[in-house]
Amino acid sequence: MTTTLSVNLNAVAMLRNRRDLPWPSVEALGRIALQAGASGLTVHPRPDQRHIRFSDLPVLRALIDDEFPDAEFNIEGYPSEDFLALCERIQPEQVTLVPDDPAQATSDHGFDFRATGEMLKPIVARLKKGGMRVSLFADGDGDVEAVALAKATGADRIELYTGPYGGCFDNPERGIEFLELLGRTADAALAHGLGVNAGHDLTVDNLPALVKRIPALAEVSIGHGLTADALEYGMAETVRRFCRACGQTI
Ligand SMILES: CC(=O)[C@@H](O)[C@H](O)COP(=O)(O)O
Ligand SMILES: NCC(=O)COP(=O)(O)O
Repeated sequence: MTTTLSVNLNAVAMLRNRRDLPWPSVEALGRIALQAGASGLTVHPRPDQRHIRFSDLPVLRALIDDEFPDAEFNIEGYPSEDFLALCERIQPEQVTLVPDDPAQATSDHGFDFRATGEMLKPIVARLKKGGMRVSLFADGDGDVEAVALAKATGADRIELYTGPYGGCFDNPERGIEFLELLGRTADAALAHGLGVNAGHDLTVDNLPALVKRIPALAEVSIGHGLTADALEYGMAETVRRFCRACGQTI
């Protein structure tokens, strides 16, 4: 199975928002990423619009529809009524629900499915009825009972929160421990028929071991580390490097 790369444009938007000017352009950088081999674009609009703005979404939807009809749009966020209505308007191929508080600096945990599984069921059903694939942000902590509860929501996939693994860039032994927990979580999800995505703090250096441990990994969404590399190598070369780190021959 090929692990696909969805480029998260949040960090590009954050740079743009430093000034009241339209650059760097999320549309232009998204286009370069898709031309270079990315399979999709991800955005995580937060209620305060501190990076991706709601007005960016129709622009990126049109970019994919008009120029890259095989690519996928993935919108991430907390399932508030506003967020659900936004997804219904924009019609991304995939919605990734995350349990983020609006005040949170960035995503730092998956859903507690014991507490929120019942709340998620009608939300997942609503999005799927609207034609969108639904993925749920999940801790990769090896909790196989939690994975069963994620499956019971009706979701199509989980997205493993890889932050703790990504944070081990200077402690490879600890990284191997987190990798095994991610792997066990993925094994349980796959056994339940859930697809598995992953994201947060992934890099060209930590991706190959993740893909090796989880060969059925469907998609990674990457923003922070990818944007950092794009400043150094350019967006097109960076996307090619990340695709190769996913195991793609590109
Ligand atoms: C769910 C997830 O891990 C990503 O959305 C990540 O949190 C990027 O969001 P920020 O760019 O706001 O940090
Ligand atoms: N879903 C994770 C994502 O989109 C990007 O996270 P990061 O690479 O910005 O940490």
